[in-house]
Amino acid sequence: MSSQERVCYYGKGDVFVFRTYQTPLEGIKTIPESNFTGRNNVIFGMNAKIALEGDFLHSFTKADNSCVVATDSMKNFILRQAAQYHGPTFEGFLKFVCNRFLNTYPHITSVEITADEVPFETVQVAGQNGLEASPLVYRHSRNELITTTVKVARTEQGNQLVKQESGIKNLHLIKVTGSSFYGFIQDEYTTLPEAKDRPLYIYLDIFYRYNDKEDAVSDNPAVYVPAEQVRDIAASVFHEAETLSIQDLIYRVGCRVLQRFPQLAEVQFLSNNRTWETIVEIPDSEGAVFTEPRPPYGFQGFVVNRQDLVNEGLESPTESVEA
Ligand SMILES: O=c1[nH]c(=O)c2[nH]c(=O)[nH]c2[nH]1
Repeated sequence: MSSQERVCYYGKGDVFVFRTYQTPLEGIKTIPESNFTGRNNVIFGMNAKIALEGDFLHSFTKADNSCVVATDSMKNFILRQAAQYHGPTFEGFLKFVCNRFLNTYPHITSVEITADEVPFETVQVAGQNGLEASPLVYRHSRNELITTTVKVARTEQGNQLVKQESGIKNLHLIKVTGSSFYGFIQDEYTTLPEAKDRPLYIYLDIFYRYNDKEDAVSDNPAVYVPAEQVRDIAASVFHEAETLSIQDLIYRVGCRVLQRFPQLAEVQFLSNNRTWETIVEIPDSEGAVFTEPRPPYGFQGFVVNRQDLVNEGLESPTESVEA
């Protein structure tokens, strides 16, 4: 087996990149579920993880470091490229860095980078006409974050984008009333009571893939899908729907995301059930007292694709093929 066929990679994680005054993301299409119109990119912050594949076999088997790009150098390389990239998206930046690696080091065969946004929110400060968003001070957000992965491989036809996905991680949503879970198997193992109304708290990671990977990295706002709009669709659908389970909810969210974005091929969900435990039901009141659930926690994984829209009568088969 040649070194090309053998799994052989190494890289660096927790590469923090903070680029200020990056080109803003503008010209995004608006959707009814979201007031997101763009990113000012005053802080373009991410935690990146890079992995290189290539002819590194002898670095493992013969202690030969002559082909080794030190992982410390990888970190420096990524940081320096952040000054050279002038587009508005994480996706575009990662593709830019991957290409620069392949063009700099001929023995590297592919570069994969995943970047998790380090999110900062605007803060309101006293201005001339009341409160206004400070253009200078930002608050580190502990909420959900954008994530994206790009892999570029060297091929006979040149560098090719071979993997791309974007998404939103750690989205935590609670719906205090209007969710149920009943009708599940009742047997000698069942102790969970059926719930006609439960305070459904979910942790969600949502990933999406384009029909044409190039649309994700092209920095063209007309075809770019902002993770913030996907996040807002999830919240809107949760609000609107009387859901029968988390499975039901994520399927509905996936269908809506694909309806809004014909340029997407599929939406993947990883969900976690954190439904609050009821402690006190308060008589003659809508309110109750809850606490965090105890482990273990249930989870779901599902991919919704365009065929689901056809099956639901939300898209014609021909539209689906064209998309
Ligand atoms: O939405 C849910 N789906 C399940 O599959 C499940 N299982 C469970 O115990 N609670 C829930 N909730």
